[in-house]
Amino acid sequence: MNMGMGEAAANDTTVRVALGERSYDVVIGSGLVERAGRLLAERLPGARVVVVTDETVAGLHLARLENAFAQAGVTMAAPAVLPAGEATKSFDRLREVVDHILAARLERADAVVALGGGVIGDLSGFAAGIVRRGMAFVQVPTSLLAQVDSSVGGKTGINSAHGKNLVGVFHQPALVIADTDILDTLDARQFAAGYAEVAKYGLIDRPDFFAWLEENRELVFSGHGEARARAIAESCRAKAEVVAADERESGRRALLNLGHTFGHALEAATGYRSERLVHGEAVSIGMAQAFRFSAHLGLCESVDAERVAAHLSAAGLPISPRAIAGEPLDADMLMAAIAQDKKVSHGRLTFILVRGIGQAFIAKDVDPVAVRDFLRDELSS
Ligand SMILES: NC(=O)c1ccc[n+]([C@@H]2O[C@H](COP(=O)([O-])OP(=O)(O)OC[C@H]3O[C@@H](n4cnc5c(N)ncnc54)[C@H](O)[C@@H]3O)[C@@H](O)[C@H]2O)c1
Ligand SMILES: O=C(O)C(=O)C[C@@H](O)[C@H](O)[C@H](O)COP(=O)(O)O
Ligand SMILES: [Zn+2]
Repeated sequence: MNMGMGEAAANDTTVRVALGERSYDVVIGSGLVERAGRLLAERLPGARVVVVTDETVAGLHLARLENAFAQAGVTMAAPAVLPAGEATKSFDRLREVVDHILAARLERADAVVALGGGVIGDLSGFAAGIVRRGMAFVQVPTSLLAQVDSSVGGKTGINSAHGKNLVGVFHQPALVIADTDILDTLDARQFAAGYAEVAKYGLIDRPDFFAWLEENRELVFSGHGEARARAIAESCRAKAEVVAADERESGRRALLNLGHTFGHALEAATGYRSERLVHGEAVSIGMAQAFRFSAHLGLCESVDAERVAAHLSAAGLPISPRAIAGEPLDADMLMAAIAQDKKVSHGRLTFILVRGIGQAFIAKDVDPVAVRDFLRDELSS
């Protein structure tokens, strides 16, 4: 049968994020960039688009996406191409993207299209959320991390010297197009970083998924067979379920922050310098720390913390803050960033802690002295 370019192919997986009138599909599959124009035009008929991307991704994939849009009759403004890396999630780059969209005279129903990893998705989603008080937004995630996590759920934003993701809005995309072939050009370090967020879903509340990852990690990394696509789809389903239940993180969504209180502090303390530490690596260290801290508090067995660390290490991920290259980190500096965490309430710290693998829970009013002492030990031993 001759399949129309906009129709879902038989082996695509579509995950629905159920949010009433703001519901949308995450389409996962092979060859989707070539079908992106039709997929977009079906959801947003008549919309003009501006693609926001980074220099690395532009060199590899922008022409193919533009071609797909042209073939589907989607009108494009000139793309905004930004430097790659975490430092791009800044006020200066936000202003640049906002001005670019306005100069192109895109209207509210026109679409900002993020072609890139989580940095481009978070930044351009924020711009889409504030220009004309909210424009349409489409994610074409190109990193593993963006396909399994950042493109889904509508958290957008930028970093501040005070802490990670401290400025932003919730702004859901209208569509997510995750072409699994695009991961073939991702380097090993970035693939491993994305894998940390995949493992996170198992560690939060899917112990069977974590056990499956322990068995299938090498296949997920090699891309042979179905394992990689299955891991991406399972991750998107896990995230979509949580987002649908608690879009704005009034409760359960905070579980998706497992490893992030420590991890975000590490990113802030290293100045958001991707050459030292990228988000997925920070999350890996943070999750290993959340398990060690939980074991230290007597909440979980040390053997679980060791199992998690062994799995993340085998995936090529760091599991200790001492693994971060460059000048040594300081516990007080990390505590200053932790005090700015968005989960802080009435000045009290909230952490995602664990009773075991797949048994994460929200711990409120965690003793800051215990955290600081734990961090001092972690940085010195
Ligand atoms: N909004 C959310 O829910 C959410 C969730 C998780 C992470 N995040 C954010 O996402 C960011 C991290 O995302 P990331 O890991 O994708 O980082 P990133 O966007 O910096 O991408 C990683 C690197 O890979 C390159 N790259 C991306 N796709 C490529 C491809 N197909 N081929 C070759 N190179 C490619 C990029 O140019 C970049 O250098 C962080 O800022 C983090 O805070 C947000
Ligand atoms: O979507 C969420 O909710 C998450 O917590 C996913 C995280 O992986 C992601 O890094 C997110 O940006 C962190 O959110 P924040 O609110 O702690 O900035
Ligand atoms: Zn994350």
